[in-house]
Amino acid sequence: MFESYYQDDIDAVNAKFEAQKIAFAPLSFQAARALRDFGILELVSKSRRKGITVKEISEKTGLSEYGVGVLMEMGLGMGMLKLKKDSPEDNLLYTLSKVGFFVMTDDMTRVNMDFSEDVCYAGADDLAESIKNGKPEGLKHFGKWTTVYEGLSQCSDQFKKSWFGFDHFYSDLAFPEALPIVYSKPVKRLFDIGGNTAKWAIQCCKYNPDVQVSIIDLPGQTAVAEKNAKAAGFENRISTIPCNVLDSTTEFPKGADAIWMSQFLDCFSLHQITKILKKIHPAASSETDIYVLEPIWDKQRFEAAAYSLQATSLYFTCIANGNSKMYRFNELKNAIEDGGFELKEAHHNLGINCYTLFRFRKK
Ligand SMILES: C[S@@+](CC[C@H](N)C(=O)[O-])C[C@H]1O[C@@H](n2cnc3c(N)ncnc32)[C@H](O)[C@@H]1O
Repeated sequence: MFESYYQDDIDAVNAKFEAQKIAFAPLSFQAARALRDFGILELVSKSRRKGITVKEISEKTGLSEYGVGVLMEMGLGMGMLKLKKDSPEDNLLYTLSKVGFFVMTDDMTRVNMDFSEDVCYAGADDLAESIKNGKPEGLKHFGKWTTVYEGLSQCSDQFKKSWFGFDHFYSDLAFPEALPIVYSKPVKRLFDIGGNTAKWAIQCCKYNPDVQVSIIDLPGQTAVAEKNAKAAGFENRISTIPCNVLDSTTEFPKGADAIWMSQFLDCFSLHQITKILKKIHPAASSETDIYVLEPIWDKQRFEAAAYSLQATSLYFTCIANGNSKMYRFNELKNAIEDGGFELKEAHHNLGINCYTLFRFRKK
């Protein structure tokens, strides 16, 4: 855990400032997005140390001086922009700050911002209701589904672009480091539960010439996975099993050397996780390795990453399903062990987003 989680050593003046950042978060978020998407940050960046005025940006973007002015003043307050030293009081010269630089160029920030806007923003207003009702009340803005996963393949292109951009950005970066761990032992048959678009399955086939992968996911996703597997030339090695893992009738087939669940268990409550693992139990032998790849917030190296995960939990609350989240190491481990498994090893810090790869076997 980060030391700052135990210490409250901020002074009152700064604490009050932090409180205002929270109070105005929806507006500052939209201002930051507008500064990015109107290309204002880029223009400020290009002006380098010389700096640039509101008027010049207004001329270059075709936006009103008023509009550019309010955005840039907020950018200054948010620390995304700075003023050039000795810039004339009547004609302020703005430069790009380090924060502005990250908002403009950093992949994680871009992916998180697009996800916040296109997937979470409308439904965030329904967060409190979602908590009261234990349902993702914000999902109604997109369709009449119980969980986002049921409707994912039918959502708008903008929604899907940001959802998949977010999903893939996080787990994909850990895959290359997970592959040598999973294939350090012979794996002829792997089940990828929650295999989504077949990204991992395709990487497995490329990495290991012998493995056969079965993707277990909801029908909307397995249809996409089949298409992608075919396009990658692996239709003979990647098969799909469309099903809802929560249905009482769903049984997992036997015969896997490894069962893989990447960013899958965070779609369920701890109680459901234990139930899923109890279902997997009869399908696994004493030699079957159960791999779980998850971003764990108390195993992050940087507070910014832990913060992103804590915020992502709220997406699960108001959009995804109303009952899951990004887990702490022990709570997830215990829920899986309660399903009849035992943790054998855990690798931390996989990929730049510090994923944890757990390996379990039957008790
Ligand atoms: C966050 S995505 C993870 C995708 C991929 N494994 C990765 O690492 O990027 C979660 C996946 O779990 C699937 N899923 C969620 N609830 C499910 C359910 N009840 N039954 C089957 N699959 C489900 C979703 O359709 C989705 O493909």
